[in-house]
Amino acid sequence: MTTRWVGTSWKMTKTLAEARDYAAGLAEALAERPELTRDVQPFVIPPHTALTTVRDTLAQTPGGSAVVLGAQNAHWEDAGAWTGEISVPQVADAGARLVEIGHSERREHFAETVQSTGLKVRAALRHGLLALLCVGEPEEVRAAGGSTTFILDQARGALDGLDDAALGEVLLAYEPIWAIGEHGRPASPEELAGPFAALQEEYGGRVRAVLYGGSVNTDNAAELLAVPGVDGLFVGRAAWEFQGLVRLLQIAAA
Ligand SMILES: O=C(CO)COP(=O)(O)O
Repeated sequence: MTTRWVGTSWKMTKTLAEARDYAAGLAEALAERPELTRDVQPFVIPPHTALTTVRDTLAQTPGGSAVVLGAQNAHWEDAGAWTGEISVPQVADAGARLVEIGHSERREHFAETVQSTGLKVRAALRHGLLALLCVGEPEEVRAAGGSTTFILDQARGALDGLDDAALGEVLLAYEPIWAIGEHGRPASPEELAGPFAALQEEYGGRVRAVLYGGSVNTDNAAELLAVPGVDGLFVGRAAWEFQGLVRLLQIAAA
């Protein structure tokens, strides 16, 4: 069985105390149940403020070394006059081994483009971090039958020009915008078939994994993981308590 990746971005949630409790609880659960991570790679992507807290808690708690720690964003330059931004060397210094790039919330509200996502992927790889590139189409594009073209344009725009060694350090997440968050509805297995076939045709065996994200929960995780080409799950709300992530790891490990 190839390794499934199952993880969560906390988005803009959690105090340091909450981050510490989550990381400790998760690590303890994984120490007690090593079978959960035999074929599954858990990852947690806290806000930047909590990176070092999560790093230290995972390092100090048995089981914590099984978790890949990520950052939700990083700038493409290594340092300089970019007020409010944080660079890849900085998030790496704080413990991140992965950088999430191009989530639809960042594309919509913070003007991420294929250009900036491409620069950020290269910055992550330049510093030896994994790049988790998110792609996904809005509802009107899906309704018009354009999902596959739209997401391939996003992926190619950021990844074209990378050789196979570089692509091996990239994970892709297909997160249709209409499926994400409180007002989203999870994609059905039928709706995922085309996009995952297209992403796997172009990037299968070259990128580390291709994940699905958007309203994943313990009720739908198994059927989503069963869609051909889905190598893992990228989860928001359903994994914002560590027990939720543990339950999803259990489903992926089954
Ligand atoms: O955006 C997501 C993960 O990046 C998914 O969020 P939800 O699981 O809360 O829909």
